[in-house]
Amino acid sequence: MTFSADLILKNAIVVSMDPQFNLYEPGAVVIRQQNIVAAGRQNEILQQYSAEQIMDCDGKILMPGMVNAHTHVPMTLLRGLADDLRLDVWLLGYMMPVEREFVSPDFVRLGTGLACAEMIRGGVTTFADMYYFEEDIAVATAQAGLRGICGQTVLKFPTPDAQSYEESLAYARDYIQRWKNHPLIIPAVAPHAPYTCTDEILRACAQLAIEMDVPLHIHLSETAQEVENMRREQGMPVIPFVKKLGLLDAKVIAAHCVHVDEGEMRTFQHYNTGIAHNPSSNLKLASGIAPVKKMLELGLNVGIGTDGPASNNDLDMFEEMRLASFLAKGSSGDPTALPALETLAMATSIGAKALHVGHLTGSIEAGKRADLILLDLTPVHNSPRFQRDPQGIYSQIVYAAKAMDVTDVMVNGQWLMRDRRLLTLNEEEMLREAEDYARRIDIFLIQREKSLLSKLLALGEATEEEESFEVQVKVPVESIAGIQERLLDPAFEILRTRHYREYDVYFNFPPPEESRLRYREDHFITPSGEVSRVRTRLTLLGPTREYSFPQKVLLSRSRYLATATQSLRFYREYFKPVSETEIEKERLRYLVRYQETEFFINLDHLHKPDLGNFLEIKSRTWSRKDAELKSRLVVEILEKLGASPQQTISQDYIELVNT
Ligand SMILES: CSC[C@H]1O[C@@H](n2cnc3c(O)ncnc32)[C@H](O)[C@@H]1O
Ligand SMILES: [Zn+2]
Repeated sequence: MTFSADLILKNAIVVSMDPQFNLYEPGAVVIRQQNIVAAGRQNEILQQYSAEQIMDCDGKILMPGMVNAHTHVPMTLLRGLADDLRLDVWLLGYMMPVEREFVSPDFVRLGTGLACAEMIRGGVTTFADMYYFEEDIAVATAQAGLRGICGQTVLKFPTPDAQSYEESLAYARDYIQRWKNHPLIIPAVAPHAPYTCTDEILRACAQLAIEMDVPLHIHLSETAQEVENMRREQGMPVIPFVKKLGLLDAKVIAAHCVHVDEGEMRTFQHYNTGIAHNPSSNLKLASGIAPVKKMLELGLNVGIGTDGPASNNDLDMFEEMRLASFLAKGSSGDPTALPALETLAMATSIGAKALHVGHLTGSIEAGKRADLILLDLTPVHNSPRFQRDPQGIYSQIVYAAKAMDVTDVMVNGQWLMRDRRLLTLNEEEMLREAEDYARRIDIFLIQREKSLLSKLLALGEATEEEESFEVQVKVPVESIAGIQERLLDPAFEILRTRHYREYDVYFNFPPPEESRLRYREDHFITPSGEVSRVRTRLTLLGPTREYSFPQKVLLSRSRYLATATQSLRFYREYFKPVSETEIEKERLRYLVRYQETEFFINLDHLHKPDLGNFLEIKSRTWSRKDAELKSRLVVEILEKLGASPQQTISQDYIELVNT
């Protein structure tokens, strides 16, 4: 007696990736509706099963579709936009500003369609995504027919799809409820990373994921800087921190995990955390090399991901497998590390477990969904084929085969590609629309790069337009102590005194850019000489001189001011100045009242470069009349403090240094 089925695929080299790593040659696979019913030797299968359709696979490899364990599919539309940058500059300087401007439901649907086309062509049948408007990504993925773990992003700042984290969490909840039982889509929640979320967000996302029993997808320990910052701010590395918040109680998919130690790996083991290793992205962004060999030795489920196509720059899992294996060998000095079979398991069965969908996909086994691909071994780069070692087939797939060898793809029992022809997507139309986006994004970035101000504003930091006018004068002086004594004159009422050590780095730009950027670190010094607080600020200094009164009393203007939330290195890489000038000084700053008018009196000692002592008098002004009055008072103050108005200089410190 034979059992009936819908389809039998025969005359294939069946690479099952089941727990026994069964290989059948010639082999056959039986499919009924969306499921695999059986896999085995062809003669046995044909004796036991009959089907409406029997398809000859012409001796191709029949294997499970690959699992892309971490990506951001709509970023196909940002591929090649900004490369050769460090992660923070790439992300905060380019990706996020462009995303704020362009990402919409239309953008993500198109980007997802393109990504699905690329992934189907490359033999991917399941992917784990994290982006904005994830419900639209789910729609486009389901239309393309791929299996997706689609994670709605949550961040602590406004995103293209939500004004606040509460809004994106509410969106995530509704979206998860609507898609919970879909045959292809597993909805998920995706707090972007600990450094872009608050503790409250991470806790709330974990609770949501646990309550709805869906995966939680997150970037963890991607760069050394992330771990270093976490140690400094929380006194522990990233993994203990997220564990403390209860995050690991959810079904976590942890992307990257480059900088984790053995203790942290054991924590992952305890919580059955899935890991997504992204070799290309980690190398390209110079994030480091994840300790994959050790993780696998500990039995962790480590899948392979491409990361987004803007940080890779493709969705090619063949490339990713080969690189993962070579990287593990090269970095451990052990050529036996991560052999082909284990690497292929990472890209299929282990990858599926890492995404918490191991019961559905990742291998050719009865009861699993029919997510399968056919690989053509005839192209020249795959030949010859040795038969001596049956295991050689894994080397063939991991080290020699390419995405272009994939000829046919089936997901959930439905063909998505036959003989390299896509059945669910119209590539030409999508490519035309993608070009249109590229032109608009080009224009946006060209416009932004035109001025320092627009580049500063694009960072989206709390930037204040502080167009402040000041009357100011500067004069070299012999002794600071002498001036301090004269400040005791009852004509001056001292309202406040401060002591700072100021470390300035000026970014210089070539003409026609007239502006300068100053990165200032203010160290507040207590009377006992200790640093009590450090403040960092970024100031865009416009053309400074508006007018010069007698005695070189200047009316000057400074423009935009932002709290410098990133490092000096970040701003250097983002703004790319042609040169830099460093100035360090000790500053005693007095706020005084003289003739019913307030002035700042700075007593500066410049020690880098060694320019000596200066007296600087400044006062904010708002009208020409007020400025004239103050310019006269400034000259009086100079005289009272024993400085010579004839010796005033009109240059700023930066000009003194640069001339
Ligand atoms: C959370 S949705 C996507 C969000 O993350 C950005 N992104 C893409 N790749 C990475 C990565 O490797 N590390 C950190 N963030 C990444 C992407 O631009 C989106 O804004
Ligand atoms: Zn990512």
